[in-house]
Amino acid sequence: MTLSTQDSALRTPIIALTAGEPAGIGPDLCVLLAQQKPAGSRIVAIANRSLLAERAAQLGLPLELVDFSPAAAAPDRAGVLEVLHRDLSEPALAGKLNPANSRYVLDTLTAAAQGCLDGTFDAMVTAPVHKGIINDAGIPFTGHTEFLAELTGTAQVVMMLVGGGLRVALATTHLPLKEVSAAITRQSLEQVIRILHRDLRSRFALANPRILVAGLNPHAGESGHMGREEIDVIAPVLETLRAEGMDLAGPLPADTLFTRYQLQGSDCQLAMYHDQGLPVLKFASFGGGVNVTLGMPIIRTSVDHGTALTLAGTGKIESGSLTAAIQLALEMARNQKADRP
Ligand SMILES: NC(=O)c1ccc[n+]([C@@H]2O[C@H](COP(=O)([O-])OP(=O)(O)OC[C@H]3O[C@@H](n4cnc5c(N)ncnc54)[C@H](O)[C@@H]3O)[C@@H](O)[C@H]2O)c1
Ligand SMILES: N[C@H](C(=O)O)[C@H](O)COP(=O)(O)O
Repeated sequence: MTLSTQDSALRTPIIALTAGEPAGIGPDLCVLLAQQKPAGSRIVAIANRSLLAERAAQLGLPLELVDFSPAAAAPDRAGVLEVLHRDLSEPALAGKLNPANSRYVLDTLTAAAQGCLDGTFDAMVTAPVHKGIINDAGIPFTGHTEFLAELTGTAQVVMMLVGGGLRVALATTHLPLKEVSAAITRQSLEQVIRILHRDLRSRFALANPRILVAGLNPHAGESGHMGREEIDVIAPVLETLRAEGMDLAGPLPADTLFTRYQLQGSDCQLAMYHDQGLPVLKFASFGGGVNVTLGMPIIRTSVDHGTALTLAGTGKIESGSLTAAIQLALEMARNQKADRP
C-alpha cells in the first residue's frame, strides 16, 4: 500500500482517522464526519465496517462505506466514508464497554501509525479510547501518547493541547502525581523543551517560539521555601537553553502563568504535569481543542475529550474538536512539507 515520496508530495493529504473505543462516541464522530467532510483532505476511517454501519443506523444518518485503496479516486459525496476495515472480537454496543474488543482498538492505532510511517497516510487523527478497559483486558496502557511513542520507536514525546488561544505542553504525561517530581530530571526536561522548541518551529511555523515554563511547587517554590525542584532542576535547564538562544520564561508560578499579563506574547505554555495544565486548557476550549503528540516521526492529533459513553449512539454529541484536530493535522503536514528542503 506504500506510496512513493513524490506521489505523497503531490496528492491531497490522506488522514487516517481511528474510531477509538467501539462503545464510545468515536464511531459516532466518524459517521458525523462523513456527512460533511473537511475540504482539502481525504479521510480514511480505520474501524470496523459493521460497527460504523450500525452506529449510523442508530443515529438515523446515511452512510455508504467504501474500502480504502490509495490508488483509487476518493469519493467526495456527502454520506460516503472510506474505511480500512479491522475485525472486532465481539459485536460492540453503544455505551457498553467490553474488554474483548481492546485488541481491536490497539489494532486500529497500529494500522494508522504504520500507514503514517510507510507514507500511505500524511497524518493520523484519533477518536477517544478508554484507558481503563484496555487495562482490564490485561494490556498495560496509559494513553495513545505513550503507545505511539513506543510503536514509532520514539524515546521521548511531548503531549501538547491546543485551543482557546493556548498551546499547553506537558513535561510529564500520564503519571500518578506521586511520581511526577522524580520524573522531572534535568535531562528529561531539557529533552522535552528541545522537542517542543523544534516542533513549534517545524510543524507550527513559529520561527522563535516564546515558551512560558511553569514551576512545580506552589509559587514556583517561593525561593526554595516550598520545594526545591525549581532551583535544582528547572532553572538550570532554562539557563542552559537560553544560552543557545531559546526564548524561555520561568520557572513561573503556575497559578498566575495563565493570566493575561503573563500570557501576552507567548506561543506556548509548558506545565510540569497533566492536571497543572490541562484543566486550564479544557476550561478555555473543551469541545474545540486538539491534543497533539510532538517528537514523533509521524503527525498525530486527537480530540480533546474522552469516550463519553453515555452519549454514544444518542446523537447528542458535538464534533467540533474532531474538526479542529483534522484541520490542525493538515496544517502541521503543510508546515512540515514547507520546512523540508
Ligand atoms: N483522546 C483520548 O483518547 C481521551 C481523551 C480524554 C479522555 N479519554 C478517556 O475517556 C474516558 C472517559 O473520560 P472522562 O469521563 O474523564 O471524559 P469525557 O471527555 O469522556 O467526558 C467528560 C464530559 O464531557 C462530555 N463530553 C465529552 N465529549 C463530548 C462531546 N464530543 N460532545 C458532548 N459532550 C461531550 C461527557 O458526556 C462528560 O460529561 C476515560 O477512559 C479517559 O481516559 C480519552
Ligand atoms: N491527556 C489527554 C487528555 O486529557 O485529553 C488524554 O488522556 C488522551 O491522551 P492520549 O492522547 O495519550 O490518549
